[in-house]
Amino acid sequence: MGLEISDLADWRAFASGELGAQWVDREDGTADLRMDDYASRIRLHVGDADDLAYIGWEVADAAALAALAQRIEGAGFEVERPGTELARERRVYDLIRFRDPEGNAHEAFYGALQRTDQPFVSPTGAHFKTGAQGLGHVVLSVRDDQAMTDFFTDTLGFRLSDYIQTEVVPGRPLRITFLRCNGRHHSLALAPVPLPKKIVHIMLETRSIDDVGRALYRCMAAGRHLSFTLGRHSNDEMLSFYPVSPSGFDVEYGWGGLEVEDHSWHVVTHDTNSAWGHVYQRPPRPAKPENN
Ligand SMILES: Cc1ccc(O)c(O)c1CC[C@@H]1C(=O)CC[C@]2(C)C(=O)CC[C@@H]12
Ligand SMILES: [Fe+2]
Repeated sequence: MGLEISDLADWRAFASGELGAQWVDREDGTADLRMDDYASRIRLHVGDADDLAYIGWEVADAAALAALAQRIEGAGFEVERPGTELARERRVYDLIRFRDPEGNAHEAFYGALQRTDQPFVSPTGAHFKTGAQGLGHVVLSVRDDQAMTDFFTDTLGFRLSDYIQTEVVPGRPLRITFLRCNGRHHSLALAPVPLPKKIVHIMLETRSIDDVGRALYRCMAAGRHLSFTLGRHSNDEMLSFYPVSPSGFDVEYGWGGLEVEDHSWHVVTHDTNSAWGHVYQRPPRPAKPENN
């Protein structure tokens, strides 16, 4: 995944110092966040957007990548094949680029570089649940959730896990769509909310509940605002909290998410976000400018 962020130093303190990802400065001025053996899980590009730059979806091999490209083109969407130079920069063997119906940039790749000779070491001792479930999940703010759902299911092959139908703002019913592409309950969720950013949050999952507890107290000690307090989700049973990143969007930091098996899963609709907790915290008012 690529993020365009305005302040590398703030992100280093947050993502590495509080959340426990491993920070790697790169010669081109970008930085990589490592969460496992992969050389790069999240690439931070410096820029003004403070938003999602692209989402990278991993496929099995060259044949799977070619078949995916064909499906996307067959559905009438353009596919870019940027070739070896960008592939090397992304630290993968090959990739394609395309846009979803609302213009969000996606990449699909295979052959990610692993650094088994330089093992992942978290500065806080955290361990992340990645592997066959990928790096976590991302929630996009969408305008037309049916068109977006159709694209991700019919064209890309995602499966619907469930819906959550709630009124976060009283009188404004909201239906969030949760989609999976592996055993993780959702790698992508679509929220029809009129937020200024494409990204609502990204979620990182740890292997130990203590990793979540430690990160929560590191964030609190750093004075980090929490958009939602600690809680447990109704659908994927994730125990998590939501600190606001230096870019203004949230990061969900959780443990204990459900693993879904295709043959036994059926779609349900939940009418609540959480079994408990996840209390919304209004953002603090910006400090009054000093009189001078
Ligand atoms: C409800 C839920 C289930 C599983 C998740 O991984 C997850 O992040 C959420 C929370 C989604 C989140 C919310 O509940 C409050 C209202 C939010 C912020 C939105 O407006 C879009 C995403 C919503
Ligand atoms: Fe989430």
